[in-house]
Amino acid sequence: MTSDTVISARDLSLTFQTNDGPVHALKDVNLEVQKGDFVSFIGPSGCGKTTFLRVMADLEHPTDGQITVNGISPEDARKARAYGYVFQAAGLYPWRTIGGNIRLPLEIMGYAKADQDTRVQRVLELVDLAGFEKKFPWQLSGGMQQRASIARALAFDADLLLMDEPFGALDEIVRDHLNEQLLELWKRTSKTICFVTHSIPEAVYLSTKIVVMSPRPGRITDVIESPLPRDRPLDIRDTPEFLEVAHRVREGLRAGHGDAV
Ligand SMILES: Nc1ncnc2c1ncn2[C@@H]1O[C@H](COP(=O)(O)OP(=O)(O)OP(=O)(O)O)[C@@H](O)[C@H]1O
Repeated sequence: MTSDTVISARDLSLTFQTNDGPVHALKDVNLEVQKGDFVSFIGPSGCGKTTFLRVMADLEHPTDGQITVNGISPEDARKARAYGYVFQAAGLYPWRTIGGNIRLPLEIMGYAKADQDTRVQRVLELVDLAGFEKKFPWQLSGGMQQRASIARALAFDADLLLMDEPFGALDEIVRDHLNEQLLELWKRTSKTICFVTHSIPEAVYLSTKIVVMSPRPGRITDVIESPLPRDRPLDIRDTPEFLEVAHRVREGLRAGHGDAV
């Protein structure tokens, strides 16, 4: 572990006790995420991707092993507002404007009104939604709503962004566009991003590191350091280098499961 280590998981396990017996959502997971990494977690349903992200966010607690976030416990990291969390659904309050939704965590955290205004404007620009502050969520497309939820997660300047399949419900063209924008945002802000996805092309396009997982018990079967450059136009997806990484991810998924994702 170095001073640039953002996530460090050592022999991390989490077992849920259910009426049907124990569910081994995570088993002996070891992983290091460095500052500025874009890490995707990919694997079939039930392999523990969401659980792992929730452990980082202190929303679930490991039953064994250790994990640190910025060198401290997830609980301390949560209290220090170390991360922003983006959920599968945008989860915007329909009775609040876009600006009001982004402002909400800032209000809760007690930021001064003028500071709130500046931050809302800045993150709206970052996600290309300048001018939409006074609209209500239902007046925006699904992709715009998801961008607003990213803006909300960015509003308090956390260096770590935890994203749980944020674009899963969107059509492919919108998704391509958001992937490009997210990559731009990541390059501009040097955030560390942990990103859950079911899509091999999405994982390969976005990531510096791809974590392949398999279920029952949930574990890591491969960690792929991407050889692709950080500058990635969408058509990089047609290059042999891209296809080779995609192939390795697919092989990893097959080895761990046998079924398609
Ligand atoms: N609160 C809970 N109580 C009991 N079991 C749970 C709980 N949360 C998750 N699980 C189980 O833990 C396992 C891992 O779930 P998790 O949601 O992390 O998987 P996932 O890889 O994110 O799946 P998906 O891709 O479908 O979102 C699953 O078998 C799931 O049923």
